[in-house]
Amino acid sequence: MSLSHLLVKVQQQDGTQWPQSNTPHRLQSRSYVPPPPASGCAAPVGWSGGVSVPQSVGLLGSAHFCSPLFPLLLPCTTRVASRPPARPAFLSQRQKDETLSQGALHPCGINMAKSAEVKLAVFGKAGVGKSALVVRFLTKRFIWEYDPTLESTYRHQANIDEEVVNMEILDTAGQEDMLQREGHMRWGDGFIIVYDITDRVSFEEVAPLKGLLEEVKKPKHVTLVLVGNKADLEHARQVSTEEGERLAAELACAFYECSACTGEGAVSEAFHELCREVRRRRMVQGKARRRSSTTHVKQAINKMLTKISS
Ligand SMILES: Nc1nc2c(ncn2[C@@H]2O[C@H](COP(=O)(O)OP(=O)(O)OP(=O)(O)O)[C@@H](O)[C@H]2O)c(=O)[nH]1
Repeated sequence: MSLSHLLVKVQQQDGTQWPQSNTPHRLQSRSYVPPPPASGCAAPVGWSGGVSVPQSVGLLGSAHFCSPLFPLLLPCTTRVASRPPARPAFLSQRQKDETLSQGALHPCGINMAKSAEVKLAVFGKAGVGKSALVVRFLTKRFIWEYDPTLESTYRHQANIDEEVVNMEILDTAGQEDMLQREGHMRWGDGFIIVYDITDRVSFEEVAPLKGLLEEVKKPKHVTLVLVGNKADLEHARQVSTEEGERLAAELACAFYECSACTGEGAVSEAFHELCREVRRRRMVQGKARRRSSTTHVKQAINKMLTKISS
């Protein structure tokens, strides 16, 4: 999904539309020709239009109230501008004070003091369905039509393996320039690379993206999940499941084939697994750091003892 000046259509589960009263400005949208929808992805009967997100209203501060996705993203998800605020939105002053003094309290009532922060960035060729996947994960709904993404960031809180995880999810633009891309790669803790199973070129772009990630994150290990999207378009498939699995094995990452459209193939699991992997890696790195500082202390003590005894 794109930023504020994009035309967005959301297929709500109940088939209703967002009220037009939410759409003070109708905006010009660049043309985008979506792939032919599979039968499972047909628009609901009576579906006739979408809502526009007004560009004139910025997305910083309280502007997320204007997003058509805003009601969908409550209570645990907030949409923010290109850089997320330091604290989650929707806090009252009292809550803000408590957050500052105790490091606790999320609008969902979950204690944030014991929660982990994970920054996830989604990459892939333009049109592979990055935004659709993010929105499917956050809202369990599917976006039908929109323009190419500029860049969107979402905050989302989830309970993964009985631990609270605060995610910041960056939906990157398929057409971003190299400078932006490298910046986003530096920003992220974990990455989802998406390709479209009906578009071989998008699959061929995965390995170079991983290569760039490794260059940018050097010497850190790149925490990654590979997703083959649009699994509902079996009739137009250009990349087999086996090829996806082989590539994931080469890249040493988890692999999911799924459809943002129908929801098949564990979209949420891909995001959750990435969070788990980020946390595992942090634990390993933390232990390694502790081990190396213990080794330093031991070496210093040994040196002192040698000096004293000589
Ligand atoms: N049939 C089908 N269509 C999909 C699926 N996911 C996305 N699409 C469609 O593919 C088109 C592109 O989806 P986006 O989510 O905008 O792709 P993107 O990767 O974010 O594109 P950029 O913002 O240009 O980088 C849209 O028309 C979507 O409706 C899917 O799982 N199945």
